[in-house]
Amino acid sequence: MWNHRNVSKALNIRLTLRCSRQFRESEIIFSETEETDTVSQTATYQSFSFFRKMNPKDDKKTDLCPSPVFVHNPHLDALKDDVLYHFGLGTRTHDLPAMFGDVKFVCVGGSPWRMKSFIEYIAAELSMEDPKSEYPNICAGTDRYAMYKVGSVLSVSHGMGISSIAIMLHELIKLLHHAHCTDVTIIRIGTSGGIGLKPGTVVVTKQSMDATFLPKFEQVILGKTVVRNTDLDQSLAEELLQCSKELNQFETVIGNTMCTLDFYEGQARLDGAFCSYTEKDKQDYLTKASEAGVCNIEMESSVFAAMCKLSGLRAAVVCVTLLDRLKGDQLNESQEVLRSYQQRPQILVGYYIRKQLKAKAVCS
Ligand SMILES: O=P(O)(O)O[C@@H]1C[C@H](O)[C@@H](CO)O1
Ligand SMILES: O=c1cc[nH]c(=O)[nH]1
Repeated sequence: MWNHRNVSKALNIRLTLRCSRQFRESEIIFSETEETDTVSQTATYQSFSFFRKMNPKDDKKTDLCPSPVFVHNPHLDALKDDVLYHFGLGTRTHDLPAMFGDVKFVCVGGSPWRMKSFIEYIAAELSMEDPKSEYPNICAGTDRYAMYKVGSVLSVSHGMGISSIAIMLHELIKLLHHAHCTDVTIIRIGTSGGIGLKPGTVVVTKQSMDATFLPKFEQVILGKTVVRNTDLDQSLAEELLQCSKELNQFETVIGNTMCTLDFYEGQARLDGAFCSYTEKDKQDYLTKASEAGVCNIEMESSVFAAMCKLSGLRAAVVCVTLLDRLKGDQLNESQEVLRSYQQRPQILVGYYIRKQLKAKAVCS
C-alpha cells in the first residue's frame, strides 16, 4: 500500500542511488606512487568536464520533490548516538529535527564575531529581532566553532583553512541530515585578497581552483590521493550577482577563486617569516593566476565546494577583497574600513535571503 511515508522512502532511495552514483563519479583516486603531474591533472580536469555533461540537472533544481542533505557513509547507520564533537551536539543529547529541521539557509565564515554579527543583521532584515537582542551561541559547550540561528537561517563559523572548515562541514552536513532538512542553500561569506580589483570589491565565485589553477580539491584518504570536483551552483552565483545589481551599493564581480593552503608563501606574499622568491616571481605568479580567470585568493572554497557538491547542497562563495595583491601584501587599512568591507558579503547574502523568503511567501 502506497502511503505518504512509503512514497517519500522510495523517493529517498531513488535520490540516494542517484547521489551515490554522483559520489562515485565525482572523485578520481590516484595512489601516492602514481604521477600527479600536469598531464594527469589535465586528465582529471577532462574527467570533470565529462562528469558535468552527464549531470545536466546539477545546476538547476528542476525536481519538484524536496532535495535532502546526503551523507555517504554506511557506518553511520550503526551508530546509536552520533556525537558532533566540535559542535558540542549529538543525536542522543539533542533533538536535532526540532532544533534545526526548518533550516533553509546556512551561512558560514571564518570568524565567530562575523557570524554573530551576521545573525544580528539577518534578524533585523527579516524583522525577527529578539526583543532582548540576545542570540545565544548554540555551540556554547565548545570553543571550536560558534553557531547562531534565526528562523530558517543558520550562521556558523569555520576558523581558518581547509582542515578547519572540512571538520566543521562534516559535522554540519551530518547535523542537517539528522535534522531531515531539505532544500538547503549554503553560502560562504568571507574575506580574500583580490587580483587587480579595487579593495572592497565583492567576488562571487564561478569556479574554485587550487594553487596550480586547476578546478580540483585533493584529499589523501588511506594513503591515496582522492581528487574531488570543486563546482559550485552556477545559477545561485548568477542570482547573487543579480541581487548585487539590485542593491547597487558596492562593486560585485563573478570570477574564479584560488584556494590556498596558507596565507603567506601559499599566496605569494613577500611578508611572511620565510620567503625564497622575488617581487618579480610573485608578480609573474599572480599574473598567471589572473590569466586563468582568478579574481581573488582565499583558503576554504575548494573543500567547501567539494563537500557541498557531494552532499547535494546548493552552494556559493561570496568573498570581499580586502586589498589588491598586485599592489601589496600587508593589510594596513584601518579596522573600521576592514570591518565595513567584511559587511558587504553579509549585506548581499542578507538581501538574497530576504528576496527568496518574500518570493516563497507570495507562492504559498
Ligand atoms: O572567512 P575568512 O575571512 O576567514 O576567510 C579568509 C581565508 C582565511 O580563513 C582567512 C585569512 O585571513 O580569511
Ligand atoms: O589576502 C588575503 C586576505 C584575506 N584572506 C586571504 O586568504 N588572503
